[in-house]
Amino acid sequence: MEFMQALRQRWSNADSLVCVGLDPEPAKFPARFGSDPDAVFAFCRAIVDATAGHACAFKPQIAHFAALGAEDALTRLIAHIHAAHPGIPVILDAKRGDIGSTARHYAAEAFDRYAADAVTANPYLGRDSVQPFLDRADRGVVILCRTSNPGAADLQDLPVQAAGGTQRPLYQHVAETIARDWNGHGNCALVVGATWPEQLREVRAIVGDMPFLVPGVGAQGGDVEAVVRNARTADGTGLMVSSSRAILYASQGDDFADAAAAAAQALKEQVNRYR
Ligand SMILES: O=C(O)c1cc(=O)[nH]c(=O)n1[C@@H]1O[C@H](COP(=O)(O)O)[C@@H](O)[C@H]1O
Repeated sequence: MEFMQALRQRWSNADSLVCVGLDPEPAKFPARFGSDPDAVFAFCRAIVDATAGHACAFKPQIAHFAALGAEDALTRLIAHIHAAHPGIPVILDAKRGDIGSTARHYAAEAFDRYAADAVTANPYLGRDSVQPFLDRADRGVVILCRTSNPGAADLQDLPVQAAGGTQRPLYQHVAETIARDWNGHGNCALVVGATWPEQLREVRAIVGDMPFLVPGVGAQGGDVEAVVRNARTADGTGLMVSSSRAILYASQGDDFADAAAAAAQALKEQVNRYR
């Protein structure tokens, strides 16, 4: 099933706008995983199975696997999600983007090697650097627009000249360019951080109903109510509100999976109160 179709079905069927981020950090795993040589996979699988009922998507972060030499665990984890929880799309968070000939390999990595339904991409190198992802009409391309981190303003807020001669911040130009020129297959989404509610409102006004991936609630302190009120679409969807650490490490005891499920459910219910 196409990424956008799967996401919309999931919003509706699971009544959830919550994306569960999978950012394994073995030092934070419960003690019981200490001697398990396959701890990364076993931990993440337990989280996936516990939280699936509350998730509109899963988002494994590639560096958290690659830094551990755990690419095989990532492959098996995504295969497990597809087999055990069909219909829940997987967004590979890799923030890719490079000259076209290299970007083609990044697209093959995300979509063919890892079988991800969508990938995060960096627009900084321009359209040709994202084209190999855009060309895969059945997959999602989730493009950085206004990121959640404190330094987001350093470059993303720099004023640029708009068509009519007016000035506006670069992230707004990125949003409009993607909505107008890059989204021919309707497979684009934007990353806008939960830590910037005003910018969420501004980007929503520019791009209509395009889905947003919104990281930054939970560990980064984003305000869920402000996110949902400012960035939901008219039908009360349009968001993948993503949380990693606050769900994954809700407990470091033997109840970690139950605690993760409770954290995902609580976020789902909090989001649903305002949409
Ligand atoms: O693309 C992302 O997912 C992303 C974009 C962004 O602007 N901010 C951001 O935090 N992320 C990712 O979202 C996750 C946030 O993790 P938590 O702060 O633990 O919920 C990490 O995997 C980040 O790499």
